[in-house]
Amino acid sequence: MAPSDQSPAAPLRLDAALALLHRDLAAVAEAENVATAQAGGRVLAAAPVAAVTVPPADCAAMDGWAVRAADLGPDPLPVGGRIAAGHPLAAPVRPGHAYRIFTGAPLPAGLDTVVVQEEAEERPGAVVLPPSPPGANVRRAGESVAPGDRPLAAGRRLGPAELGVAAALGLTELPVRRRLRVALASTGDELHDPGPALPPGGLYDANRPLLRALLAGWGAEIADLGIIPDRPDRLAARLAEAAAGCDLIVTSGGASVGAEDHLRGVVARLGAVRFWRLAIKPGKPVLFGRIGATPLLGLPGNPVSVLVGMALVGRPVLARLGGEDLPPPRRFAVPAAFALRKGAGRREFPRARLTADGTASLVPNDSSGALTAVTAADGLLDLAEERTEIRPGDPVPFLTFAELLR
Ligand SMILES: Nc1nc2c(c(=O)[nH]1)N[C@H]1C(S)=C(S)[C@@H](COP(=O)(O)OP(=O)(O)OC[C@H]3O[C@@H](n4cnc5c(N)ncnc54)[C@H](O)[C@@H]3O)O[C@H]1N2
Ligand code: MOO
Repeated sequence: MAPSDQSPAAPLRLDAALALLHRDLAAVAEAENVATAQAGGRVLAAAPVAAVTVPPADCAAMDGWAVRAADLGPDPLPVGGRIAAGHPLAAPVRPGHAYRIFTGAPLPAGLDTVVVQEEAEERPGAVVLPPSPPGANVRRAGESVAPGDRPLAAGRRLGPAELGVAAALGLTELPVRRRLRVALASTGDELHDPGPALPPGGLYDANRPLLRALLAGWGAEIADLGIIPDRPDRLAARLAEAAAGCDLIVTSGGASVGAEDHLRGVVARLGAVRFWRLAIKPGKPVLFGRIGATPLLGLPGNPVSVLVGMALVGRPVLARLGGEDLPPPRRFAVPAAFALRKGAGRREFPRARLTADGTASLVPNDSSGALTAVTAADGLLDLAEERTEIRPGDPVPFLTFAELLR
């Protein structure tokens, strides 16, 4: 195969890279039916249609007294009976009576209002209630879900609330996409798995555990390729072998311009490089391409660049392949608690903390190698390419880790 490096000479803007990924990639994960109880973290392949009504009938939203609003006046109302959740009134309602009712209990025909018990004055066999607008404290039948509703859209990832909705619909199974299979490798002669003492010049591999946790949290199945040494032949052999059995390859290290950075050459030889280097910091040497038909994301070696590159580029790649509808992360405008200058032409994502006074502050030691700085941060600032100066008080867009890494 002829070497194929289609990457532009200059670093690509992040927006352009994301648009390219969107065009290049499509969902590869087929649909399957999975028990609702096992479907957490999966992506819905189709929108389930509700066959039920929730609540199933008009019902009390509070503990109190069910009445017809028109009957309310200064005189005590005789008590007609008692209605609890799961126990609808058996007999017809007696006109002019008040019924003891509890939250969630169905409101019988003929009554239209619930007066909360705190406002009631009980007498033997009767109750005095204040005036109340008709319909007060009543939840309407079908207010949450009506038959035919599609409360969960296709492409939605199933979190706790979505699983609760699915269960409320009575669904025991859900159509979901199968998990993506992601092959994961670290590259570098200096790297070792945690455990044994390090040889001189050695470094423990921080990136695979970090990436494994992110990928698992995003619902992927991981094929661990381990640590690959800085040898193009070994790298090529491992990547070619991995490509046959997975949906995506993710590597870290060896993505830059040094003599020991072999990834780009290997990808160009075994497939194609679609982009290499983004106009961002951290994460500039990010590479995207294919080994055969299998997409590959090559992240830089620096652990912070790995985290940021994975959040900004990797997450959208996984969403696309996995059929997930992923909105771009929200950018909250927060006043800066700091002054900063940056070069034009590069989009920068400094790690930052939200402070109790509602400002954003930078974290100390914010280098691309300092993962510890990330543990002190709540998210990333998003400083646009054209921006060159931030003064204290200036609004800066803030991306939360809660959303980026979710
Ligand atoms: N002359 C230039 N040098 C560099 C450039 C450049 O444009 N011109 N870019 C710099 C930038 S930006 C980054 S980011 C790094 C990333 O380069 P690589 O992807 O080739 O990464 P490595 O050289 O393999 O490693 C960088 C750094 O990270 C450590 N590392 C690597 N893997 C791991 C791991 N799994 N766990 C922990 N730490 C890891 C590695 O030991 C290095 O210290 O290149 C700059 N250079
Ligand atoms: O782009 Mo590098 O990721 O600054 O360290």
